[in-house]
Amino acid sequence: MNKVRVAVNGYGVIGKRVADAVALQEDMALAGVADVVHDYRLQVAAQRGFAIHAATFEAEGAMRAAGLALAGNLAELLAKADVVVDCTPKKVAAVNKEVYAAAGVKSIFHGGESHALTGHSFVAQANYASAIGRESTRVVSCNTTSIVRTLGALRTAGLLKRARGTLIRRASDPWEAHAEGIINTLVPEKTIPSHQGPDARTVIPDLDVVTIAVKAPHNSSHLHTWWVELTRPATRDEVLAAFRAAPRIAFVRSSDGLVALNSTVELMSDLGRPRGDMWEVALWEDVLAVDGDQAYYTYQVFNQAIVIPETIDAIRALSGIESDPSASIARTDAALGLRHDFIHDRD
Ligand SMILES: NC(=O)c1ccc[n+]([C@@H]2O[C@H](COP(=O)([O-])OP(=O)(O)OC[C@H]3O[C@@H](n4cnc5c(N)ncnc54)[C@H](O)[C@@H]3O)[C@@H](O)[C@H]2O)c1
Repeated sequence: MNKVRVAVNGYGVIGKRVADAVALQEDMALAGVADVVHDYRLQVAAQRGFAIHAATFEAEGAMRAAGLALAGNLAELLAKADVVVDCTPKKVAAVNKEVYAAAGVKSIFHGGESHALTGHSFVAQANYASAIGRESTRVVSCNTTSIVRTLGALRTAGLLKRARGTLIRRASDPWEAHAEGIINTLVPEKTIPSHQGPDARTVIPDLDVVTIAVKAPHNSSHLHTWWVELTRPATRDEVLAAFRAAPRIAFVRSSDGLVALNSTVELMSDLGRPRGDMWEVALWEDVLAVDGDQAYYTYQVFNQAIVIPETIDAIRALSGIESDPSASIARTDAALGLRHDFIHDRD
């Protein structure tokens, strides 16, 4: 079987996880990674045997001077790849699009970029088919991915009329906590709706959704609370069944001691997850309430990892090696080890 050759440009929070996930797929080969720095993250990547490339001419000298054994520059990496996953910071990625196109390499961007950059935004369970064979797509942000997964589940079950959600967002990623973040305050976003609701409509255009977001002084993950009007009166079991039938949503329970964001983070470590990652949306089963045609629920988004399975599926879709969305999702989830339930195994 010909493996899809994948390049990762930008080896940060998302890039390092994409590289690891690609290396786990039997139908993919990691061609290498590129960045502009030579800090501990790149040095560990080199120790692990990843082929490191300088993403810019300016960075190359400093990377070599720091003793990083470079396999080449970005052009040389692209020459060895069929698909590049751009994991550079917001605004940097957009500039790269022409470079990738000129090299004849298909490209995947992330949620820091706008829908307009690619004209296609991706969440596997919602629109895998429309990405097949495209030149580029954008895997939407962590929050938007969770919204599409959960509201998409209710919509597939014919239960979704309209949804209103509040997002309590982490202030920084853990590795940057010394450099940015807020302390002892909450910062409401300046506009309602916040961008995540409208962004979900780049994937499912007819969603009736409004989001309000608040930045909070913690760095472990995001918490969402939702109030959903259903298309008809339903039972709690029907709503739970809709979530259970969808991929990449896992139930957690307060009765198991999973009572806060840090509990679930600890659980991921106890389960031996790489980097303590949670790729699933963790939805509190025993918090979910249904009253006639109104449903209320809370879930956790582990922002550093939730978009990784989607990125792997996006690689399959763009390269065209798998035309069946469910087959790609199943393959990705088996390779990474996703669950529908972390404690009470119903998989
Ligand atoms: N951090 C999250 O939780 C998260 C979640 C979902 C999506 N995203 C999105 O993923 C993308 C990447 O975010 P991140 O959090 O991984 O960023 P990050 O800052 O952790 O990593 C970015 C990496 O890119 C490198 N870089 C900077 N300029 C570069 C260049 N010109 N060429 C190559 N590499 C360069 C940096 O040195 C760094 O290692 C963004 O679009 C972001 O919005 C982030």
